[in-house]
Amino acid sequence: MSSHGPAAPMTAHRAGPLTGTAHVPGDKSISHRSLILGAMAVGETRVTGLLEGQDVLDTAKAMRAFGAEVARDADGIWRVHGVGVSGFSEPEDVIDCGNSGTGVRLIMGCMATTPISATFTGDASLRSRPMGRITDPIALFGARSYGRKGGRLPMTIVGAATPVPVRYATPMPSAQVKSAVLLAGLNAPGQTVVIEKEATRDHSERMLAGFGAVVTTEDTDEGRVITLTGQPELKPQTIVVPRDPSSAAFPVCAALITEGSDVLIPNIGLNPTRAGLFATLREMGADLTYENERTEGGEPVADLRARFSDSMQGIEVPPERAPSMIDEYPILSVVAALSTGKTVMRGVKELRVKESDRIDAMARGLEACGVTIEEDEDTFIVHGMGAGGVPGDATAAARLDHRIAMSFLCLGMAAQKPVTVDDAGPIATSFPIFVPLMRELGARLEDEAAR
Ligand SMILES: O=C(O)C1=C[C@@H](OP(=O)(O)O)[C@@H](O)[C@H](O)C1
Ligand SMILES: C=C(OP(=O)(O)O)C(=O)O
Repeated sequence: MSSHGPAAPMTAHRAGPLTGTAHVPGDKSISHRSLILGAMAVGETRVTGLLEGQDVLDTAKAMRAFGAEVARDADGIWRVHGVGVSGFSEPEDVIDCGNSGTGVRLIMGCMATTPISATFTGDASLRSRPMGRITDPIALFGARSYGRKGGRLPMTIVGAATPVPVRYATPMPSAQVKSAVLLAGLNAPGQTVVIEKEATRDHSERMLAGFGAVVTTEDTDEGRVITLTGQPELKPQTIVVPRDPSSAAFPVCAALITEGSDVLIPNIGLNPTRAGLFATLREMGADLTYENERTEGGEPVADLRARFSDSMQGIEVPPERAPSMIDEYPILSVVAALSTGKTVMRGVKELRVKESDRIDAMARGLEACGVTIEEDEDTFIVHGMGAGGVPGDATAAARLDHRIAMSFLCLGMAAQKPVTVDDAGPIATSFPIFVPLMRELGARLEDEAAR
């Protein structure tokens, strides 16, 4: 899907307490990987709890285009009949990854070492995002790429007919780049090695091991060194996808900033490479507890309980924590605006190449709502106005970015006057039930088009 139809403006009004239980959908990162590795295994993988958001549905469609069978049962279980690590067939048409950076980058990786070509595109947001970070490492395997200026989509990848294994140090902290290299390494003979200076989310490594690949991780002076032995036969798996901490972040933060709230968010994946926001919120003084901590399917899981916290303090977020909360800075900046003192976020320039330039999108929207901010290329500082202290009364541009849209709707729940987002449509990419779920908790979200 290259566009999602007409803009759907939505307004959030100051809400009464948010209360109850919020069952958020499955993890987006794990959902993409379940479909992709399922397609590269031999036999049938079953996936329960898959995120049925547009990003993941676009990956399902892409896997079908490469020859895997992907189907959803009436009971919501997804079945993927895989074709093996070298079994992809050439797609007959352009692969449209919609809004999804993860989808397009991982899929480019997994087809880069097979002797086929594929052309990729996406929506206006995805077509503006850099793909050189993938085409550089896959060129080392022998793949060629032909894209628009600046390494943008649409882009054709010609896979390597006789791939060689690669040793690659990622130039930026990116699980997408790491994963693309590992997926390409699956069909190269010998050992492919990825070195990352800062640890990023490790779902690919965990899941590759689960599918039977030989993959090792070692922490060294160079950083984290991940070694994969190529050309395994991946064994199909039964996967239960944990619920997404990046989606849980929205009801958690909405409850923390909205007076009187008390919300339970069960079964949230708390892989340490993902849980940086929750650690940060607790350091700010949030009343956020982990209940019923356990391990499920190799991933740590807990129920989160978030209660209104009227004395949160701004902090300096440790820059080395950024990879473990990279998608959570927009909603953190909303919490920061309703805390006292400054929240300083450094080492965050990757935010500039997400679905939108997230520093600019949050900065302009927060300013319109009466909040003072400071920014440079790699830094974002929010001056808190205290609980209940943000005027609101503004419209923020969502810029085809689900996390920007959800962040400003959460701000509207706690601001003095309503906050409108010009388009809530992009929310469907990662959290299609966000609006009904938040309304069920007590949020006042008004669909402007319906008025
Ligand atoms: O690997 C993944 O599933 C993801 C990695 C992150 O991107 P980068 O690798 O670009 O940091 C993150 O922002 C994205 O939402 C999901
Ligand atoms: C950055 C994100 O996703 P992607 O890169 O997959 O588009 C996100 O979900 O916040």
